[in-house]
Amino acid sequence: MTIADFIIVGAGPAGCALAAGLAKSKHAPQVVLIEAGGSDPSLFSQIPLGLATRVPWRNPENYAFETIPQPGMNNRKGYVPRGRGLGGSSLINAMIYIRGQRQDYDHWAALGCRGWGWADVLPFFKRGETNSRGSDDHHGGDGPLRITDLTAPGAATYAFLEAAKHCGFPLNEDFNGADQEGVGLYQVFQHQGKRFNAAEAYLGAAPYPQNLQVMTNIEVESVVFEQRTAVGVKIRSGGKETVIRARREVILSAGAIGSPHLLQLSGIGPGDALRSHGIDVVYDAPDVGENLQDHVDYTANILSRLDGLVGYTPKALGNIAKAAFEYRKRTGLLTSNVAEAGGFVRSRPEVDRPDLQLHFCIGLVDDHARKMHVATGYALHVCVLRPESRGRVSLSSGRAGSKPLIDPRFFSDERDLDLLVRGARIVHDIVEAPPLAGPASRPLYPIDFTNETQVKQFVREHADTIYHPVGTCRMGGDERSVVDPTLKVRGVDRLRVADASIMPTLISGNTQAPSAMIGEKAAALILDEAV
Ligand SMILES: Cc1cc2nc3c(=O)[nH]c(=O)nc-3n(C[C@H](O)[C@H](O)[C@H](O)COP(=O)(O)OP(=O)(O)OC[C@H]3O[C@@H](n4cnc5c(N)ncnc54)[C@H](O)[C@@H]3O)c2cc1C
Repeated sequence: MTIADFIIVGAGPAGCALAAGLAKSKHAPQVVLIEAGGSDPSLFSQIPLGLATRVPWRNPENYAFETIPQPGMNNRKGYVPRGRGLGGSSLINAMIYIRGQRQDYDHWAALGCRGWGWADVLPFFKRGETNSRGSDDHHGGDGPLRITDLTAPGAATYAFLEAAKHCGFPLNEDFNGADQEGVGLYQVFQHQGKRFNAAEAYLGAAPYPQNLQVMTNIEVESVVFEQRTAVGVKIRSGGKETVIRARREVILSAGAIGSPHLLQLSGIGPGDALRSHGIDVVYDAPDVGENLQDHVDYTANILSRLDGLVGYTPKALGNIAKAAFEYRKRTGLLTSNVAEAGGFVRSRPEVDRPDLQLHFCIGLVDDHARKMHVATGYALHVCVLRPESRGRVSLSSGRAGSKPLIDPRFFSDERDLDLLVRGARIVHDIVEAPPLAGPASRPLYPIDFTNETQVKQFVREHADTIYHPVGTCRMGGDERSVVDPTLKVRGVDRLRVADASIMPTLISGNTQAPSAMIGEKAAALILDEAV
């Protein structure tokens, strides 16, 4: 039986940041980090453009969950890719580095999350980062996460920026600087033309420090309690059940889907629902799994022959083959993160800050690129930055290893649909503007934008997530919240959650950097108590 001071479950950006923060501290506690997936990223994960092969389908690095049928999306099931392995979703994500807006965090503080306002979290963002542009008031210069500009953005990406400018959107060279608003190229989690996943950033290569044990290909089945005190976790290894014990704490960093699922399987969640699956209730916590929020997204897919686009044509596939030679110098098309540019825009002039985000992708992304076309083209995405709809992650069964039920309840609040329809109109204006528009450019699915009913219907029929679920183990100052502002799970002892699931509300942007920040801050909170 293994015994450690701290057991961390899940090695995504949050879990890796937390494990490193604890293990490398001067107290040097014994830390065990347990990850369901493998230790070595595949070549498709390391080569940035390889994400086009990792995201659309189930593979060892992608759980590829789906949602239950969504009434707001004409009863379609949504797709929920989630990363698996050391690095978590940073193994398969689009590498875009965004922190969100300062108001997002000040809102958390106003909701009762003391210590989580912008002034509190900014130092953690800065110290997490080494930006290739150097350090300044907004950026760090010697943190574990390597942030760079893209090596070789394509011509089509610049055409998008021109078209957006033509529509009146200002250029922004730094979305994580003084102001988020505008359009521009994204900075990415890359180093020397390769994806720089969170495990590389925080843990480095094995061998790890002697006080950090990293266990891979092991799924934690449940947290083990003595009365209401978490004393360890149950795993299955080689068909045998084993308990790993924690002297100090167990911390769940299994992500916005994994953490609430594991809590429920361990007896913490809505009592009646747990009992109906044969689970003994340790603590009746009705909000576990509730409050699921995600960036609901609409995609305009445009067939186009602009330079720099990828697709399934002989010429485009030939370009990828050529790019393999260039990649030996760590440049060219293979270093693309697909979503090379984008921006943060207001749906209407009277809103006080951007409420929509754009992602410009250098290939068609029809149904998460699961529908393939013999053509080249691009995809211009728009998503609702601060959705009003709230969903849930719940149990499909009480069996360890069973899949969770994921119900984002997209468009259950009609305001999200109205906002996304406004976004679709903005996207339509941009693709119709020069130099994107042209004779060789046409929508894959034409719609009549003068017909509001048709636009709404189209959005319902095609919208889905852009992969940022959060909120299912909500942090708050109120008694119903799942964790308190020190990330301790209410109602039990020696158990915390530290990952994207604790966000009370979704931040305005991509969620990897904020998740890593949560892991770093969790380490600081735990170490503060150790002194
Ligand atoms: C396709 C895609 C594209 C994205 N693009 C971007 C982007 O460009 N920029 C950005 O900022 N964000 C992006 N994101 C979101 C970002 O990657 C996530 O928000 C972030 O990784 C969340 O970190 P986390 O630590 O909370 O959880 P995760 O990264 O989800 O990690 C959780 C880990 O826990 C493990 N785990 C779960 N259950 C168990 C268990 N029972 N036992 C052991 N281990 C377990 C999982 O295998 C996984 O490795 C994207 C996500 C996806 C899926």
